[in-house]
Amino acid sequence: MKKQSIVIAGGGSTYTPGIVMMLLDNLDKFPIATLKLYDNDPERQGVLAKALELVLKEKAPDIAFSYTTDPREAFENIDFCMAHIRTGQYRMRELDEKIPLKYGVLGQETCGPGGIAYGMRSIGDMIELIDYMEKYSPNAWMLNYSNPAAIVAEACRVLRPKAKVINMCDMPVGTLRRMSQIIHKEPKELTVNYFGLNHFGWWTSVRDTEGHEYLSEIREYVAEHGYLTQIEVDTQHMDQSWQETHKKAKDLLAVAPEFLPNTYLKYYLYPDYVVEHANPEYTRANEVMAGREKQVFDAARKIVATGSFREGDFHIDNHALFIVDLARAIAFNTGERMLLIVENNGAIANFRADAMVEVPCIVGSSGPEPLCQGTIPTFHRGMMEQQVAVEKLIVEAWVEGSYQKMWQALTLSKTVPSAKVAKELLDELIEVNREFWPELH
Ligand SMILES: NC(=O)c1ccc[n+]([C@@H]2O[C@H](COP(=O)([O-])OP(=O)(O)OC[C@H]3O[C@@H](n4cnc5c(N)ncnc54)[C@H](O)[C@@H]3O)[C@@H](O)[C@H]2O)c1
Ligand SMILES: O=P(O)(O)OC[C@H]1O[C@H](O[C@H]2[C@H](O)[C@@H](O)[C@@H](O)O[C@@H]2CO)[C@H](O)[C@@H](O)[C@@H]1O
Ligand SMILES: [Mn+2]
Repeated sequence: MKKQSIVIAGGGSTYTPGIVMMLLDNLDKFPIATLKLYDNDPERQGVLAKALELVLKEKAPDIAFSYTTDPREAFENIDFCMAHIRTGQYRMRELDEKIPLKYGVLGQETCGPGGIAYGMRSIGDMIELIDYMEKYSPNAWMLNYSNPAAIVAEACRVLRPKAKVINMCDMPVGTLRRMSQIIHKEPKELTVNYFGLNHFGWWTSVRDTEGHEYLSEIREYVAEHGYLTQIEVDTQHMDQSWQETHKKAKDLLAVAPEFLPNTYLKYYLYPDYVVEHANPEYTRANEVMAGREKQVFDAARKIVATGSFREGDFHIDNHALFIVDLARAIAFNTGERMLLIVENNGAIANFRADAMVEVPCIVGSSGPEPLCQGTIPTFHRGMMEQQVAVEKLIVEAWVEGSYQKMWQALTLSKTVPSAKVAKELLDELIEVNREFWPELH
């Protein structure tokens, strides 16, 4: 097996240690020659990198490990870029979440006006990363988690259509893990059908290795409990706000009971409920800064201060497993079936061909091959038509510097009540995002 060379872009991400630990756990299936971290914030990355340097010295001294803010050093001689950057960091996420609430609109990382603002920030930085990769390692693949993945994926389709970039989301594998708990199976024993946009989709089938269909059984459970399970399935997402989101899935199912909903649909189907239950002074960004960010960075500082590492200092989960499985599928042509964000081109038969959709794909060394999901019902299609138009308008607005299209995108979002509110929101979002957005005219 050829040893792989990897750069993690967004080296200072709270998810970097988990991915590195997962890579170390999989060296027999995915051997590594070089591992680099790349970030544009040297202090933030440095804290995690110094700790990971110690971990690697102890657990895998043969891997050449380095960290840098220099694009050439980072992107030269790599097979994969695993990207998870956050343009504007948590400071801007907090504004994305709090500004809409001032107008009675929900504030969320990837949905509604917050997601739209974040999308406008992410596009330029993501295109820059792709260009570095194509310049310094033209044969490499980028596996991208950076959000908002739906808007980033559409920007890649429009601006870099030939680039070897795969946009991905861990939500479906996270929820599948919960489903597997409900029916007492292992996630890897289950095969699903699914259609939608990123953070906006439905499972139409969940089968085991013998072909037994569990959709009805899971639906019965979700109708009562949502995806809330008794077992701790994901230590990073046991916060109260996530528990409520998993529980709320029962109300999503009530609206369209034939398929199992992605939990993010709560922002589109129950925006009033989300606003009523929000605390405008303390949003998810605050919860993450006080929770995951603090835990990960405290653990890193402790490792560096004591010079020693204990198993469990950094934890690994299905988020890390999913990206490592994807890299293995490409490097070693495993043909694994995975949900990825790809251009529709008929995979959802009665939906526009040029939409970036999330569907099951078979992944091998030439990338993902989408599996046809057939036709979808009017309700789901109507919702998706509206949301995909929002995502397309944002990318058009970014490319053209169009104020009008941004206003249209916000107006069209199911989370925003009127063109008037959309305009007020847009004007404030422009003010706080001047450093990151293209100028709109
Ligand atoms: N697709 C998914 O399902 C999924 C799942 C989890 C996280 N994410 C995304 O992963 C990203 C990281 O999340 P986090 O909570 O760990 O954020 P974080 O702020 O801890 O980490 C992001 C890092 O990216 C760096 N960065 C910002 N702009 C950069 C640039 N242009 N070049 C290089 N580095 C840059 C920041 O300095 C920071 O260190 C976010 O975009 C988040 O939404 C996606
Ligand atoms: O609010 P955050 O920063 O804690 O998380 C936001 C991300 O949430 C999703 O990913 C979750 C997933 O839903 C859960 O099941 C588990 O696997 O952890 C994931 C995060 O690691 C979502 O898919 C991401 O796009 C969000 O960024
Ligand atoms: Mn996601």
